[in-house]
Parts: sequence; C-alpha cells; structure tokens
Amino acid sequence: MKIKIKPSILNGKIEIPPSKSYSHRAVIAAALAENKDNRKSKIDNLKFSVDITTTTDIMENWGAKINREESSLEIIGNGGKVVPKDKYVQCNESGSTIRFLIPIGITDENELIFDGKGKLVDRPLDSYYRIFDKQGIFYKNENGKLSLTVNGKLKAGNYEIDGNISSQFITGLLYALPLLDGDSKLTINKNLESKGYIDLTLEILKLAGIEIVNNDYKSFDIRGNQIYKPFDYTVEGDYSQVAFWIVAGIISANRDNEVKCLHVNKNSLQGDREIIEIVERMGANLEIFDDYVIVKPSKTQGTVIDISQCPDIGPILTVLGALSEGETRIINGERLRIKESDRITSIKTELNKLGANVAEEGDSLIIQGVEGFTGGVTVSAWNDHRIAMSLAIASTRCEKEIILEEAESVRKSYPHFWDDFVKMGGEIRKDC
Ligand SMILES: O=C(O)C1=C[C@@H](OP(=O)(O)O)[C@@H](O)[C@H](O)C1
Ligand SMILES: C=C(OP(=O)(O)O)C(=O)O
Repeated sequence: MKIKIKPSILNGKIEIPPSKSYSHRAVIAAALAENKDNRKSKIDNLKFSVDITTTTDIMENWGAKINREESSLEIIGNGGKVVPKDKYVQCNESGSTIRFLIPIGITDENELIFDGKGKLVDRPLDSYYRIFDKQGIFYKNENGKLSLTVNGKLKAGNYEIDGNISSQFITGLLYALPLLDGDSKLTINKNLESKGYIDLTLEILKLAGIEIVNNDYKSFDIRGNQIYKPFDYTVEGDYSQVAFWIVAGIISANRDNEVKCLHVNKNSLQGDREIIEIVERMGANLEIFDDYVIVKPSKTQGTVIDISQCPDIGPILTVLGALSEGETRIINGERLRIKESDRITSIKTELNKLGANVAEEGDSLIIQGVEGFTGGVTVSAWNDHRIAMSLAIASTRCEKEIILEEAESVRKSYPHFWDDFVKMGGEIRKDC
C-alpha cells in the first residue's frame, strides 16, 4: 500500500499499544500451563498484531484452548505437552515466534515444518542447528533458508549459545528446558546483547511458576520436569513503540506543542526504556510520571548511542540524530542488519532521499544533523514496520509531502498505527 503523507504537526494524547515482547511471552507461557480443573489464564491489554496473532495461532495448534476477545484472551494450557494438530508451523515474519517456538515444539517427540515469509526466510537460526547437530536431531532446509523441517526431541543437559546474535534463542531455550525430563545448564558465550529481553523472559517465567537460577547472565541453571501454572496478567505499554511518539514530540516544528504518551511504565524492565535516557542526554525536554510521559519540542544535540542492548529503537533514533545539532553516531548495530530489513542500510537510504545526511561505517550509522528535510519524494518501508513508522515521523519535518510505499508493514507490530497518526494530527491519503 502506498500512502501520501502531508507534513503536519503531531500533537495530543496517545495510547501506547501493549508490549509485543511481553505479549508473546505471556501467550506462550499461558498456553503451556497445566490444565487441571480447566483452570484458565487471562491476559489483558493485548493487541492482535500479525506477530501476536501468529504466535497465538500456533499455540492453539499445539493444544492450548484459546478464547480471543478484542483486547484480551483466556487460555486453558496444553499441560506442557506439544501435540500439534498440524505439523506445518507458519511463523509469517516474526523472529520472536520462530526462535521462541522451535525448541518448545520439540520438547516432545515431533516432526514440525517451520515456515516464514519476507526476510524471516533468511534470518539466522544456526544457533539451533548447532544444538541439533550435537544432539542428533534431524533437520532439513535448503541453503539455510526456510522452510525448516525438524524431527526429534530435545534432551536435558548442557547447552551453549552465543549471546551476540539474538537473545531470542536464549528465550526459546529458557522456555523449553524446564519441560524436559532432567536438569539443564544454559551457558552464554560472548557478550550478551539485548539483555533486557532476557529479564522480560525471566519475569514471565516466574509468573508462571517456573524457577530458573540466573548466574549473572553468564549461565542459567534450569531444573527439569517443571510445570507451568496458569496466571492472570495485564500487558504494559511498549517502549519500542513509545519511542516513535517521543521523537515525534521532540522534533515537532511547533514550539507550543505537547505529546502525552499514556501507558508508559516508569519502572519497566523493557530494554528499550533506554530511549528516555538517550533523548534526555541529547537535550530533550521530557516530563516523566509513573505511567505516562509528556514530551515538549526540544533542540537536541548529537551524541554517541550504543544500540546493542536496544536494537529496535535504532531507526527512530536515526531520525532524531538527523535533526539534531552536530554529529550522532549509532554504534554496535550489527544485529540491526538481521531484522525485518537491513535496518542500517534501509534507514540510511530512505532518510537520505528525504534530505538527511546519514552514512554507514561498518555497523555504525554516522549522522550529520540538518535543519529539516526536503521531502517531495517516494520512499520505501522495505516491508519493515519500524522503517515505515520512522519515515512517518520524519515526514512531519519535511517541506513537501512524501509517498511511502509498503506502509501496510506496520501491521506486524502496530496495526492501528496509521489511525493513531491521523488522530494525532497526521494527514495521509491511502492508495494514492
Ligand atoms: O525477545 C524479544 O521479544 C525481542 C528481542 C530482540 O531481538 P534480538 O535479541 O534478536 O536483538 C528484538 O529485536 C525483537 O524485536 C524482540
Ligand atoms: C525485530 C523485530 O521483531 P522480531 O525479531 O520478532 O521479528 C521487531 O519487532 O523489530
């Protein structure tokens, strides 16, 4: 879908959608729970983005009984036994879904065919292949791409994962290993990046009654034969998404503007909460309350941003850097290249079309600030929700309107983004 976006001032109150990361974790844990007396888990404040629908559909296929309402669901778990109704597992474009669910799917002896779409077909899974090779678990794919057939059952024991490729492998194993018939140890080699996501995993596992011993994130001791317990849970707002609205408020051309972001937990464990510290360091004027944030237009200065622990806010911070005084360097962005697009190249290419001055240097983005963007061109979202939303926010500082291709990609994590954009004062024309 192509949309035309007219430069406009974004202003007002915005309800930040629920955290995608917490939503995946809560749905999976509840779906694995024991089903004694048909006890249910209830998850409130859920939004059925494509990624969350994908995970929910798979857990239903794997035996959980799920009743979906508009923004909540009730689940009777499968008792920790994965008995697939259909061996085909469509993960669409969700890295979290495939990496969380591969090990869970083979906690019982199963043959499963994991498939995906878009860039997911090539996103790395090698960390799991090394485990399969070691344990003699059958797997087959063509040229390392999806689809992937896996046949076998994980064994309890010693596991090793490199911490610098994706934390999603660690989460997948932390969910699966407690279900095995014996104790396991998971050792993390190399630097652990995206560490905040492991904290979210441990929090939800604890809520479901699963005990894991965390040896300072260097290794984890996991007792086998554990039982997931049903729980009630309300998902908090998503810091990866609030980042777009925070930057929208900061770069607003109208000095009297105010963007108020609701459902933003001040004490959240989400790693992307770093957005607050980063923009304040750049000079942004924020007022932080327990569960909301007020953002005022601010003149910001360039800085050095280490993006290794909070990769998802890389693209929108590039927009902010491009409109800040002096140079901004976004460093350690290696894993940005293995997301829904190569986000180093995609954000650089598209922002430069608008009139920014962004360069790639290895796995860093080197940004020289400009006063504003020219616009007046067609840009692409590279089928990547975070690129689409970053460009939408960038459009507010363009002189001329822009056309955005693949604008529908927002449905992966934030299906009502364009409605919110219009509510906040954005002017768009769909299907132009
Ligand atoms: O565990 C999670 O919920 C996520 C982990 C991160 O991935 P990596 O650990 O691969 O960086 C992040 O980019 C993704 O959007 C969500
Ligand atoms: C990279 C992302 O998600 P996933 O890895 O789950 O596809 C994202 O939401 O930006």
